[in-house]
Amino acid sequence: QRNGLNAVDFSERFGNALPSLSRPANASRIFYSIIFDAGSTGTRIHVYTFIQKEPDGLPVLDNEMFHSMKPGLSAFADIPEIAGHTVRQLLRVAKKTVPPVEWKRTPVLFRATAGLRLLPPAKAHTLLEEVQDVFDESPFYVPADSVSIMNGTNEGILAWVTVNFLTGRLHRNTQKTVGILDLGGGSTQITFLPKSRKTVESAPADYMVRFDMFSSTYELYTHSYLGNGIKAARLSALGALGSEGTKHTHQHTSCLPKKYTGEFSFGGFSYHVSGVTDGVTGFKACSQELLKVLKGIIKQPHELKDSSTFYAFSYYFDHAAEAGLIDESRGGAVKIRDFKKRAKEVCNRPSERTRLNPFLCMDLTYIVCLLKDGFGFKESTVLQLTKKVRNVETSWALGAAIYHSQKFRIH
Ligand SMILES: Nc1ccn([C@@H]2O[C@H](COP(=O)(O)OP(=O)(O)O)[C@@H](O)[C@H]2O)c(=O)n1
Repeated sequence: QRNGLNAVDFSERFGNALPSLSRPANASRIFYSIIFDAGSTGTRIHVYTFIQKEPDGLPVLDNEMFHSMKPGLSAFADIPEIAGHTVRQLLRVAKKTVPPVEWKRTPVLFRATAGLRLLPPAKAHTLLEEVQDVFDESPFYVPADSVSIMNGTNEGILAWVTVNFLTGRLHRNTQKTVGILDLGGGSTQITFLPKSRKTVESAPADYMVRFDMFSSTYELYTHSYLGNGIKAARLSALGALGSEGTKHTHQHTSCLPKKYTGEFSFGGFSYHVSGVTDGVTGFKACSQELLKVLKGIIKQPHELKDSSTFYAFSYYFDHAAEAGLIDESRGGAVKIRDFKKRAKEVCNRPSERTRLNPFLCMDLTYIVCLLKDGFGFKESTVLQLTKKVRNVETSWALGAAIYHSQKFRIH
């Protein structure tokens, strides 16, 4: 630890340097990186092709191949062979993308997030062992600690690296970076570079992380809230957390239309839910239910000024697109006020409620509560909603590939 700042535990540090192939001096070098993102709602593979122009400089990302499968691996907690099968199928994408001559020097890395963090450790461990077996049989380079559960701090930092890399902000030696907001099924992350001393001083010690990368030092504010992803929050609000496997539990919520009865699944379990038949429904009642889930949990960073730019992705993006706030293919800028206005329309207008996904009222309301009452953003804050930047997925996975390739130094 230095200056009271926490060290990042990049325990997923890779093994030794890759075996190098002989090549002419000064030639640009192409290399590949395979990253598995085992999220709570799906498993994804990213195969990146990089060009290293200068030995110590930032690599240039040439291409990304991406493929995903649902549900997430935690749904296979009791049938781990299926988890192995999922990973084996996704590895086919890597074999098609990386030329065979490069296979044995191309690292393959698997990181699980909230889905496995929320499982009993023994079950998570069995799933990881299954994945390790598949990797060991594969023709790729399997570094030490290739398969693990990533901690939330690294998840937040690496997503920040991805977005700032893709928007060209790491290429210049500048401290002008953008913050990120990631909303998964099980957890949610916030990461940004504080501008005000007060933010740093008032942040809980383990929310401040300092690291060097490409000759710049960054002191980031980052935190991952486990259990505050949008699906986990649904369960908390419904009082269903901990009722996994109890077949006959049936929850009611003012966030669903009165006459609605249905179910949704998360982490391999199905939950039966209905609207309240003889109570109040709508935005106000729904937000009161959801605020209980956030109360006393989410910390408000001292500065979340209007001027600061945040990129928001994952479920922020998906639900904004579903609500018609942004174009699905292009994304766009949305004010928190717009999310709120749309949440009210979706929750309170009977015509909208019948036309749209019955859960959209609950999901949009959760987003508004999380951003405003949770993190303390102003309604006038503009979020850049992005699924891809220059045709590359905004996900922590690219940050992990860059981290690996450069092995930037972490204090
Ligand atoms: N490459 C990716 C990865 C996740 N996502 C989105 O991220 C959300 C779920 O994140 P997740 O399953 O990784 O959840 P956590 O494990 O982070 O809680 C979904 O909306 C996915 O569509 C995406 O859009 N692109």
